[in-house]
Parts: sequence; C-alpha cells; structure tokens
Amino acid sequence: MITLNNIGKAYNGKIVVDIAACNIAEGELVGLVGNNGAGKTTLFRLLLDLVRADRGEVLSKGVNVAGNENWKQFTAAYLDEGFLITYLTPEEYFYFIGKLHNRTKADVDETLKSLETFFDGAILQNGKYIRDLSKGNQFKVGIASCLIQNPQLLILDEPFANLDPSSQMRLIKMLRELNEQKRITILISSHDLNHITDICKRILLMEKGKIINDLPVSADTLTELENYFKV
Ligand SMILES: Nc1ncnc2c1ncn2[C@@H]1O[C@H](COP(=O)(O)OP(=O)(O)OP(=O)(O)O)[C@@H](O)[C@H]1O
Repeated sequence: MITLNNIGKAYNGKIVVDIAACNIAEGELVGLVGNNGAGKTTLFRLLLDLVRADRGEVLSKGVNVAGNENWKQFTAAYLDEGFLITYLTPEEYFYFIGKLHNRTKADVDETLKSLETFFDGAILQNGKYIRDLSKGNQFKVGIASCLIQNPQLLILDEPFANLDPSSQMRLIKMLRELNEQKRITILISSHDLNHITDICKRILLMEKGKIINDLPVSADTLTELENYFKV
C-alpha cells in the first residue's frame, strides 16, 4: 500500500529522514518507534504530502502522493490539533468532515454511536468548541473524524500520549478491530513500548531519520526494544 523509494528530507542542512526502501502492505498494522527527533512525524508528514521530500518518492497504492490527490480518498490521519477546526463544536466538525467525504448524516451518526464509550460523555452535546476541549479529548475528536471518513489507510501520531488509561485500552481494542475486521492498514507512532508491541504486528525502529530495524513482533520484541532504549 505504501512504498518509500530512496526518500530523503533535510531541514537547515540536517537530514531528518533518510530511508532507502520500505514497503507497507495492505492490511498491516505497523508501529513506528524512535527517540525524540528520530523523524517519525516528518515521515508521516511526507506520507501525507504535508512536506515535500528533497529526494525520492512516497507511493501510496502505487501513485506518488506529491502533487496527486488520489490517496486522499482512502487515507485518514490525525497528527496533531492542527488537523482540527477548533472554532467548531465537535458535532459541527464531524458533519463537516462527513459531508466532505460523501457520508450521510446517518453514516456519521452511526460512527459516533460506535464511539460512545470512547467519548466517555465528554465530546458530544456539551456545548464546547473544540478549542476548549482537553488535549486528550481533542485527540478523540481527531480519531473520530478519521473513522467518519471510512479509510483504508489510517495514520496516527502518538495516539496514546494524551489519553487516560481507560481510553488507551479502548483505543487499542478499536485499532485491533479496525485492522482485523475491516482490514484497515494502520500506521501509528508511539513512545509506549508496551502498547505498541501489544497491538502492532511489525515495528519500524527509527534513529536519526533512518529505519535501523524492521521487526516482526514476537514474544521477544518488547525486550529487544527495551534494550535498545535502555539508558
Ligand atoms: N518544520 C521544521 N523545521 C525545522 N526542523 C524541523 C521541522 N520539522 C521537524 N524538524 C526537525 O526534524 C527532526 C525530526 O523531527 P520529528 O518531529 O519528525 O521527530 P519525531 O521522531 O516525531 O520526534 P518526537 O518523538 O519528539 O515527536 C527534529 O530534529 C526536528 O527538530
């Protein structure tokens, strides 16, 4: 589904992404790990054509994402609150996103209903604008807007970072179901080694912009990663 060909990106003369080759097949659930500044978010931004590579190409279903709109029909992502329209209420935002992606009001309502427990009473019908929600609840709005789009590819940057423990558990369950039952290809980054090895079937370890290890997840992966990150 995703192919990285000799992709390179530098900021101010410093290379922050430098990947010779990487393939992510349809239906995979892949985790990206690496210390602060390793290049995870920049890689996601390259996948979403939010920044342009200095060299190489990102192919999504075989088509270069740079200067092409096709991938937008099947890709949903939430990297940060810059993806939201914060002067809207969550409901206004959800129906706007639904409309943009040709979803009916009933489709949107059905998705929102399925997220009732995840929302935990804090998102809908409380009269708040998105800008006034907590970071964790803004993230929940971001995830919901992704699911409303009914994507084939879902990209989430540090999805566990601001969620309370119950919400983290619910999200793990949701992502697993989306991947196993709906066959959605999922890419997530995380600093939570327990969660990421629990949920992902493959882990890409990034260091200084490079993928230095591509690990199929096994019973040993958590220890292997803990050893890498040990101080
Ligand atoms: N717009 C930008 N201008 C200049 N440098 C940038 C920009 N965006 C990212 N960088 C730099 O690129 C490097 C990689 O950053 P990136 O955010 O991709 O890392 P990350 O692995 O997501 O880190 P974290 O775990 O802290 O989120 C860092 O050194 C960062 O300072």
